[in-house]
Amino acid sequence: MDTGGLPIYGQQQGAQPSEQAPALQMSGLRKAFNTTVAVDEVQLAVPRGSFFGLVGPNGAGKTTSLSMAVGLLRPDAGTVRIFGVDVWESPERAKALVGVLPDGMALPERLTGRELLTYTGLLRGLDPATVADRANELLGVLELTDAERTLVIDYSAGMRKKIGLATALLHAPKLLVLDEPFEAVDPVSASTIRTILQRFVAAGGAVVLSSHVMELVEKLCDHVAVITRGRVVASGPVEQVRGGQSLEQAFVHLVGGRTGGGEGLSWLAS
Ligand SMILES: Nc1ncnc2c1ncn2[C@@H]1O[C@H](COP(=O)(O)OP(=O)(O)OP(=O)(O)O)[C@@H](O)[C@H]1O
Repeated sequence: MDTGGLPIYGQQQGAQPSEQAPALQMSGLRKAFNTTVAVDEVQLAVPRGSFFGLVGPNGAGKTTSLSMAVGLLRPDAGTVRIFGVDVWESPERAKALVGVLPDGMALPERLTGRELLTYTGLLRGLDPATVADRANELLGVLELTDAERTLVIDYSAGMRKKIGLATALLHAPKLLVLDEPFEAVDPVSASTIRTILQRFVAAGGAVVLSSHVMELVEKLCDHVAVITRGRVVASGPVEQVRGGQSLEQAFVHLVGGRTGGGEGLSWLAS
């Protein structure tokens, strides 16, 4: 078809989900804040149906990478595709495929938990009956039913994580991108969240989560990437990245860390 050289919107490459493309593909991603290069040529492919852990020291670039991956932060260079759909060329299509739990997410705080789910569902284009049914189920499973009429501003940190996760799940995405989903969450709720995520992956979804808890990543994830100083230094199946050691040992080795703390601070408790 001759389009007279004009692009056909919605038909361009990267606008349609592809059958073969990875769940998430970051290529040559780069982001600098003034002179700080936060993310430096990150290449990462998250296979379909995988449970993928992203680990790295504080300030390594995890949040910046994940924010660019889901369309919350514009990269200086590079591309991101979700099931083959370019996040920055076709944001609506890409965002329909992904559920996001950002780190320290700014939630509309003057809404109750129930209202937050209702508005999120309607904004996602779901019909009101479906939103109500799913909200009931999510509030129940995440043990937030008693707090459904409480304003989000009055939620604890763990409750905010849980209502954030509920908003990420509401539209039944194919990919979940979760920045530190277990932070501040009590052990019972953490176990519930783990079960939800495992069921999601068993049903064919893909999960990417960042965490500082190596045991959790080792237990839960089948793939892992280690990022340090804005660069991916290892990526692949957990067994391969561990290389016969614990993930924590491999991590310390890969990021060139030293497990200090035993020296200095002589004034402390003296
Ligand atoms: N908005 C910003 N403005 C300036 N610098 C930023 C901004 N966001 C991140 N940075 C810097 O970019 C680098 C990467 O930060 P990022 O938050 O991505 O790391 P992280 O791996 O998620 O860290 P943590 O594990 O501590 O949460 C850090 O040096 C940080 O100071």
